[in-house]
Amino acid sequence: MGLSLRSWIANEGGKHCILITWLSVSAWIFWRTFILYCSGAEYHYLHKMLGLGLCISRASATVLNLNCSLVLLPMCRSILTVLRGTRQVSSKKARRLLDKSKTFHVTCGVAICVFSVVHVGAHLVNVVSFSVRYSDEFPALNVAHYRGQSVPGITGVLLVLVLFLMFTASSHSVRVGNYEIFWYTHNLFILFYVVLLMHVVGGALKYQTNVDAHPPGCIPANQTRAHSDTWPNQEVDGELVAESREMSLVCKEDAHFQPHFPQTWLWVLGPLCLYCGERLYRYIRCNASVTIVSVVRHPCDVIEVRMLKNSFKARPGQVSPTLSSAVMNSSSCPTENKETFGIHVRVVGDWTACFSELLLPDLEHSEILPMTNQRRYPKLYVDGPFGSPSEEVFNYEVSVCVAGGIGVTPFACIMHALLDEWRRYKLQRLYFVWVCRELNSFYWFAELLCGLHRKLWEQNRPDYLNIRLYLTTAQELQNLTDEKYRPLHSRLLIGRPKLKLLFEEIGRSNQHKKVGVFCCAPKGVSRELHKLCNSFSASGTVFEYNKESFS
Ligand SMILES: NC(=O)C1=CN([C@@H]2O[C@H](COP(=O)(O)OP(=O)(O)OC[C@H]3O[C@@H](n4cnc5c(N)ncnc54)[C@H](OP(=O)(O)O)[C@@H]3O)[C@@H](O)[C@H]2O)C=CC1
Ligand code: HEM
Repeated sequence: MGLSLRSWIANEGGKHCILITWLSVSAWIFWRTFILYCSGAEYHYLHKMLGLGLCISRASATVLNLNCSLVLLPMCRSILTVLRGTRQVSSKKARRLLDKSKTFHVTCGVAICVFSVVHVGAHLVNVVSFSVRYSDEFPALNVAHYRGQSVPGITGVLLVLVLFLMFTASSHSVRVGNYEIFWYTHNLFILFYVVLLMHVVGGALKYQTNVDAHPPGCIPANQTRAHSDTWPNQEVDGELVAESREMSLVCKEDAHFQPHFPQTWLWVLGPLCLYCGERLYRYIRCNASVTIVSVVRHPCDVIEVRMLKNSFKARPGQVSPTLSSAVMNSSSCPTENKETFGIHVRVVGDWTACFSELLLPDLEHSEILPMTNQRRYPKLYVDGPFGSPSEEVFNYEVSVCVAGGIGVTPFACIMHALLDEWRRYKLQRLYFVWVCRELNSFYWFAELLCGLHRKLWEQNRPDYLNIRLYLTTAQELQNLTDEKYRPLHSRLLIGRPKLKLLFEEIGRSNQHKKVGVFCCAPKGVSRELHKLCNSFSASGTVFEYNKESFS
């Protein structure tokens, strides 16, 4: 299948428009600042002293200002969640763009790191220039106290250190392997901003305040014309000296220099206050611990925790970063009929192992106790809920949900909502593909799937839900033993799904329609799905790709 322009625009258009705008703005402010410092009259003497190092350090600093303010905005999750749910963001396109907020954050973060390297490199050259080109003529311009002195910037060194820690701990392998390290190191961002705001009040680089009374390169009043032939910077500034002589430019006063008002404050303060306000709101909102109603151990090291929290409301599909740092997807949301909500946690690392140990210390299987007779569970705090791509499943006539292993949880939440009431949504047909390594994994939600299947058959909509379960490690056909799971028997297939064939089939039965594709699965699956969504479809169907990301 080749690339289809229509599909590509539907999937990548908005994202690339934002990227191009961001790149253009960054390039423009870099270039504008570069030119200003290279040829601006007020920087003439400073430029003579520092050369290209001045232009590059200042231009990169402006790009850093822009990105240090932008990087926080996509992380104002509560504000984005509110925006997502309001009429202001009424188009699906805009909501899908909001789902790319994490990608935009990472792009700005990487830009901060790259431009920091450029900035630091240029300033290292400046430190040497300040030292070896110590100006006896304009002492106010110097940072060094004497020729040969190198002055290191403490705040600059600290910033580099914090950024290095944040950058290394943000790598994909750390995020996947040890989320806690990423999370706690990432919270150094507040130290980063404090030091950044201190960094810019240093005022090492000064501009000339009196270019009218002292045009750059003018001849000092106390020097004769003959004397001015030996102008110390004649070679560097030959043109200017010749010109000033021609125009008989004589300095009316000595050059005065002054540090800039730190512009970083203007760039950063708004987003920083907004983000801190949002964190404070989130802190207050999640401050009341939840009541754990039940903890159930499922096959394949999965535990289900059902909870209750006053006035906790979530739209199906939303995510809740739960308990200190772990981000999880609710597997069921509170509804009108049921106030509790649940999460399914797969025990894969030290954090989840510890979590499971605290909740189910010595019990083999499950524990569901009456509220009045509850065990003493550890206190659990839930942050969120926050917007997520899965919310859009209901807003297409046809949606395809592809889950891998525990990635099924956001879709389980969707199924719960459909089980509650499926008629209220635009959705008319849901393809549900679930790929697992072990047969037992299907038991996590087998009851839910059968319940929804039964309800739809009873209400005369057997075509509404199309379930396909794939078991990848088995060689021969196996099945869920329990008779109550009979509807799933014929829907269980062996091996990995043939996604291309599936797309062709869906395309044939939904010609010229827009189909929403939702993925919460390992990278290999999501990559293949993304490619298929951008591919040409003979049936004229456009597949819009949406991805749930947890790292
Ligand atoms: N919702 C949530 O709360 C959370 C969701 N997740 C998400 O869930 C995903 C799945 O996690 P996990 O349970 O560990 O998944 P698994 O590693 O157990 O993989 C699930 C299935 O996907 C199959 N698979 C892997 N690659 C491909 C491929 N290229 N094509 C077809 N099938 C493939 C595997 O088949 P095979 O046996 O052949 O490899 C396996 O059967 C994670 O990647 C993450 O994105 C993670 C944490 C929390
Ligand atoms: C080096 C590149 C960076 C990468 C790869 C990166 C990655 C991430 C990711 C993946 C998240 C989301 C965490 C989650 O949802 O679980 C995040 C959150 C965040 N990052 Fe970054 N980041 C980077 C740089 C930065 C920088 C430079 C700053 C600020 C100085 C910053 C500040 C934040 C903040 C404030 C959050 C939000 C935490 C929250 O409220 O949940 N990041 N980052």
